[in-house]
Amino acid sequence: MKPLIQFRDVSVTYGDGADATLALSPTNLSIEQGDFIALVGPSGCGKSTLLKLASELLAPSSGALEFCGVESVRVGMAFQSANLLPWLSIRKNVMMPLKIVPPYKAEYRKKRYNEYKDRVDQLLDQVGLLSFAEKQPWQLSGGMMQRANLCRALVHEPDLLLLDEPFGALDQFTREELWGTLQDLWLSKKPTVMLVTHDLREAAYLATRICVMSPRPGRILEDRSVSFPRPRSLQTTFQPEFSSLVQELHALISVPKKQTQEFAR
Ligand SMILES: Nc1ncnc2c1ncn2[C@@H]1O[C@H](COP(=O)(O)OP(=O)(O)OP(=O)(O)O)[C@@H](O)[C@H]1O
Repeated sequence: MKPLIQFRDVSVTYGDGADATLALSPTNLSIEQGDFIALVGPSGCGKSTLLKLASELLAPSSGALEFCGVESVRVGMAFQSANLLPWLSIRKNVMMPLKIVPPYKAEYRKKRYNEYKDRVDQLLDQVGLLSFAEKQPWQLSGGMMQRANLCRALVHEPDLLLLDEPFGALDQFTREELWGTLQDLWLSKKPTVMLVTHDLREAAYLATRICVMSPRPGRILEDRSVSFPRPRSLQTTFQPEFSSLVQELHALISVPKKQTQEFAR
């Protein structure tokens, strides 16, 4: 696998002068195509900042990001709030990126009733929402809206899927159900994923690699491969190896600030 993105000594400082906040210490990270990277760490350590850098919505204050092997990286995003457009049906919400993202948008008028509709319906079917395609967002539960949100993030076949706490507002049962949905989508489409989460079980269930960050100014303390066989299931989470991994991650994140700074040097 070749790297899709390389962060080379990338740092981020927000604001300037007396208001300057060093959010991210110089960071090196190489993300391979098809990786599923979970970013975990204490609140305010710079996880979302790393996502913003990868989306190119934010430029580094120093260092550089290299996007390798593709001319331009197509990005899909999903956040904690599904933000579906309330006046559009679920099908039309999911179709939205095909209307605005090149090269799809050039053929939107021609293909929206056939090829694009079929593509959307196939995704909706995969996440169990096909019979809700004509419903409005307010007619769906929170978990169903997040399923639609994942479909919308993937419909234009992004190279890179950026997920910032997508299940953070859901109850535990729905969240665990959606881990399975997201894993199925990832296994079938194999986008490169960067997931920010506070839930260490979620990270261990979904990721191929877990990057543990130090408190602000964030840096990557540990870059851990996760090799539990796929497809993972809730049974996987009951295995002793899974619990040990979660405990180790927890211990790394809970280390007192002074000690993590020593550790990161
Ligand atoms: N636009 C901004 N202006 C000033 N400071 C910012 C800005 N965005 C983020 N920060 C600061 O940078 C640091 C890192 O923020 P970031 O949102 O990346 O952290 P995070 O790890 O995603 O946090 P959380 O887990 O709480 O969502 C925080 O201390 C935050 O206050």
